[in-house]
This record gives sequence, C-alpha cells and structure tokens, in this order.
Amino acid sequence: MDGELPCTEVDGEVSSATEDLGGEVPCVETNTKEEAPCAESSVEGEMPGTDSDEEGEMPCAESDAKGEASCYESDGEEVPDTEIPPVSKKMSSISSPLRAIIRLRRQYRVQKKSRLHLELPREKSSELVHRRLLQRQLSLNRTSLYGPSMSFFNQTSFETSQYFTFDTSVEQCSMKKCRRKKNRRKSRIVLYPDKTKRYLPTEEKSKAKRCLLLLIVIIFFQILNAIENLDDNLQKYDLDGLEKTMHREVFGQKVAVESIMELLKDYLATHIHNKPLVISLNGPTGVGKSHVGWLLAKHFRSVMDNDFVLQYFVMHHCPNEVASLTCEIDLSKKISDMVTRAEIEEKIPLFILDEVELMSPVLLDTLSRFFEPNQTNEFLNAIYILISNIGGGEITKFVIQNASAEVLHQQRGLEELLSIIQPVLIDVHPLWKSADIIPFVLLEKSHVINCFLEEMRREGLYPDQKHIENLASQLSYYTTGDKQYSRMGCKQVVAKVNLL
Ligand SMILES: Nc1ncnc2c1ncn2[C@@H]1O[C@H](COP(=O)(O)OP(=O)(O)OP(=O)(O)O)[C@@H](O)[C@H]1O
Repeated sequence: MDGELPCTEVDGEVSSATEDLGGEVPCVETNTKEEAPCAESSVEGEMPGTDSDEEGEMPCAESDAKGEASCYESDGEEVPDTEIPPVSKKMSSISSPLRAIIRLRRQYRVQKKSRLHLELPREKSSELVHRRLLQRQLSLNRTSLYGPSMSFFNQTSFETSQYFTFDTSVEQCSMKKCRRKKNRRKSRIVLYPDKTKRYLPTEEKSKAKRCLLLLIVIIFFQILNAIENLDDNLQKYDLDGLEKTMHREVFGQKVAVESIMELLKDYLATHIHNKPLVISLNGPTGVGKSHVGWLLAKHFRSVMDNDFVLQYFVMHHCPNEVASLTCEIDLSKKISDMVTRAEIEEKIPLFILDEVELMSPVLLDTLSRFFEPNQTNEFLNAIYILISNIGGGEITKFVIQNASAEVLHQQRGLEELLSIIQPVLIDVHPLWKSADIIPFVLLEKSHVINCFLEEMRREGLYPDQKHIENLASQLSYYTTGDKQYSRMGCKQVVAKVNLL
C-alpha cells in the first residue's frame, strides 16, 4: 500500500485486496478527488458516520451488503447511512490481524488527509478555477491591446495551458504560480516595434569630417602662404621705395602718383593675372608724364634685369620714314620676346610706350591686341605704360576752370576729369577702353621753381633762390585768380638751366 500513489490506483489495489479478504471490505478510497475518503469504521464495527466525524469529511457510504464500495461519487450521489449495518456485521467477522492492517491504513489515511487539509488553499477548487479563468481572460484582453507581437506572445502561452485540471497538488500549484509569475514578468517586458531603435545611434567617425578639416587646414595654410607671397612680391619690386621716390621727384602730381602706385601694388601683389595692366598717362606738355616714365624704368631696371623693361619712343623707334608694318613687326617681336623671358623667370615685364599720340593706327591696333585678356599667360603678366598728351587740352581747360575749387588735388576731381577725357581717348582708339587713365594736371609756378632747383642740383649748380625765381618768371603761365599754371610745365627748365 503505497500512500504516494494516486487515489484511483490505491483504490484499485484496495478493492482487489478486499476481494481477497472476502470481498467484504469496503472501498478504502473510492474518490479520486480526495474529498471523500472511504469509511472504514464498519470494519471496527463502528457506524460509518462516526468515522466521518473524526475526519471532518463526509462519510463514505457502502452501496450494498456485499461490500461493494460506493464512496462519495463524483456525481454527488450519496448513500444513506441506514444501509450500512449489514456490512458492519460482516466486517466484525474479519480476523484481528486484518483489522489491525485496516486500522493502520485508516490512520495513515487520516494523517494524510489532515496534512492535505492544512496545505490546501482555503478556497474551494471550483472557485479557484473560476478565478483563474477570469484572470486569464483579463490577461488576454489586456495583451490584445498591445498589438500583434504581444498577441502572438500570449497566444502561445494560452495554447500550452488550455487544459485546466483540478489537481490541487501543492507542488504543481506552486510550480504553476511560479511559471505564471515568470510569464507575468515576461509579459511586462516592453516590446518595441521592429523598425524602432531602442538606443541612440552610436556616432561613427565620419571620414567626410576628417576630409573637411584637412581641407580647411590646407586652405588656411594656402591663405597664409598667399599673404606671405603678396608681401614677397611687394618686397621683390620694392614698391615702397618707388613710391617714396615718386613723391620726392615728381612735383604737383600727387593724385596721379598715388593712383599709379595703387595700380602697381594691386597688380604686382600676385603673379597670376587674367589681363595685363595698362596705365595711360595723359596730360598737357611738360607736366612730368615722361619724367614718371623715366623714374619707373629706372626703378624696375634696378629691381629686375634690364631685359624686362622696354622704353619705346615712337619718334625714335618708328620714325615717319619707317614703314608701319616694320614698326608693327618690330614692336610685336620685342613684346613677345620679353614676356616669354619674363614668364620663365616669373617676372612681370614693364613696357613704357612714350609719344603714343604719334603712333600710327596700325601700330595702335597691334598694341591693342596685346591688351586683350584672351591670351596665353605670359602675355597676361605684363605692365604697359602709355604716355601721350592726348586729352591734354581738356585737362588744361578743366584745371583752369576749377583752379579755385581745390578739386584738382582730390580724388573727386580726378574722377570728374576722367569722365571728360576718357571719351576723347577712346575716340582716338578703342585700346583706351582697357586702360587705366591717369590725368596729369597743369603745374603751378611753385612746381616750376622746384623743377629749377632739382635741375640745378642735378647739374651741380648753386641753387640761388632769387636767381631761380627770376628764371621761373621768364616762363609763360595761365593766370586764374591768385594762381599761375605753367603753359609748358617744366619742359623749358632744362634748357634754361643749361644756359646758366
Ligand atoms: N611734375 C614734374 N616734376 C618734376 N619734374 C618735371 C615735372 N614735369 C616735368 N618735369 C621736368 O620737365 C622735363 C620734361 O618733362 P616731361 O618730359 O616729363 O614732360 P611731358 O609731360 O612728358 O611732356 P610731353 O608730353 O611734351 O613729353 C622732365 O625732364 C622733368 O625734368
């Protein structure tokens, strides 16, 4: 008699045992639900009802006098206690060892039942099942709201636990509770949609950023290098020295000198250009245009090789008797050779073309082709100084008219003067469209005196002030208000000094 076996098996064994004992032993456990133990009190000659009272359970009933047990059936049918007496009579005839066995067995059953009662939950099994069903239903309803993933998740758990048993085994019950708790814990895990990231994307080191930083550094160093190169170029041509010389040796042309120096500084700052620099010095005779040309040639010959400076005098290089075609070929060859050599040595050649007003239209055409921007680099890196008295009459008129306005020595006066002489120059030849025009104004008497002083110093003569003023008074002037403008500038100064 194994007490651990299920009740039904025990029941079977007991039934067979009782049959061996004469078939009069009532069922020990007819109920597989464990609610109704069999009544064995009849073996001891006791009323079944008394046995049941001891155990606190419904008594087991014997269905007939032959000892066929009909314990508390699952269908709830009960057998009246009044039908038991015949059985008790038969049981009383059982031998004492058998009764002892039965008694022991009954005690075992009582102990087992009492233990089960202590461990069983207080609520009835039907209520427990009902509650479980309700909880499961609520859980299903809740999870169905969380989308298809959660529904699937619970569907599987539902399928695995769709059969409910009334097994109140404590171990199974505790196991199920544990599983349910685990399932609950699992069900509380938030399931994210597949396409949603659960964490911030890790920052990957971008190669583009590195390249951008590298590019910025390169550009930064290039800018630094370019600035240094700018300074290098300005130092290479010593434009500061040239500016000082110009201001010291050219009288009465402050605005013109400043304009020339500004153009030269801008152009000579770099070696790469998209067009050559063309400066046109225009003004009346003797005001210093050729003088400036000589100063520029002297300076650039000093800072560069003599081969990169060309002074071209039309009356000298292309006199009237020389055919214009020859002059054209000669000038073109000189310019081409010089720019080619200068490009090799990364120098900017200087072409000073004086007496341009005497140039033939053919030569002007030839010259203008070198001023065009659509050429090879060596022709773009060049400076042309065009010196002529074209527009001199307009400048003289403008100066005399504005003598008292003081606009002549201001940038505003220069721009106004430009608006006057530029059409005149372009009318002579279109090449002046691509030129920066620098007007040279009339020289005042004080400027002429300075020319005498400079020329006498140059000739090594003693600069007597009274003698110089006397010489200056011998020249002719435009007189307007309190100002006198020399009609020939300083052109006659050299001749006068040579007579001393
Ligand atoms: N502004 C000036 N400052 C100093 N010297 C001057 C100035 N103008 C003229 N001279 C002196 O007069 C001389 C003649 O001047 P320059 O040849 O430059 O005149 P120009 O303007 O070229 O006239 P032209 O158009 O007739 O050639 C020069 O050699 C120079 O010594």
